[in-house]
Amino acid sequence: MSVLAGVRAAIIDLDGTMLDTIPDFHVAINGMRAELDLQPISQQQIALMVGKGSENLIRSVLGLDWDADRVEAHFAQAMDAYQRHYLSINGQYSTLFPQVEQGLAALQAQGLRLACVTNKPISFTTPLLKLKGLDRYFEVVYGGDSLPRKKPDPLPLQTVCADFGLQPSQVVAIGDSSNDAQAARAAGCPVLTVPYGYNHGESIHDTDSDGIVDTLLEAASLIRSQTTIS
Ligand SMILES: O=C(O)COP(=O)(O)O
Ligand SMILES: [Mg+2]
Repeated sequence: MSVLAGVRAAIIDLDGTMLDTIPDFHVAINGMRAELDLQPISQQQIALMVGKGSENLIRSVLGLDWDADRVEAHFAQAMDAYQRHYLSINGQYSTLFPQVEQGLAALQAQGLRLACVTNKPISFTTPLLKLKGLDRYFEVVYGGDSLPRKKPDPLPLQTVCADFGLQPSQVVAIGDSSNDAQAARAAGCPVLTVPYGYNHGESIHDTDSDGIVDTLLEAASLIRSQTTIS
């Protein structure tokens, strides 16, 4: 029997799965770097560092130029500047990946309950989902700082399962990175991955998942073809 057979809900990742947010990160990070007298960096460099939340991102970005002690000495100032820049442009440069809305609508029409779990701070996430018209699909949204631990820890996924009153085997996680897959494996949730996002420079084929789907709409079709519950 397919691991998707009993699925009743889906947990969808945000950056790299629903939205191409690298252009937003690019503007915010280079705004922060300019304040610290650092040269701009490229979108390609940033895409390798996104996925493990803001603290990790800022440490990685500063670590391109500075040793660990200097990074820590400037961390608070850099984080403050980064958040200020990000919130001032949040969503203005980011775009939906193909068939995201169609995929969410199809999942919902199939009777699945939907949650968004991202490592992005919740203060960035809530206005971004609203701006892009995606907030209406989600009953539950957790950011990277909503709970004591973020992905790849299983806690956010386990929390959604508890919120929905479902077993982990009934809740599929869909994401673009090994963080999503590791969190899902640790929680006992089935997991599907998309190949177009940001996987720390690694091929998605090297990530342990229950399937790779080209779009969220394809995820919806796959789940529909495998579920035994109507
Ligand atoms: O902001 C990040 O670090 C990545 O966020 P994600 O979990 O939505 O991919
Ligand atoms: Mg992601």
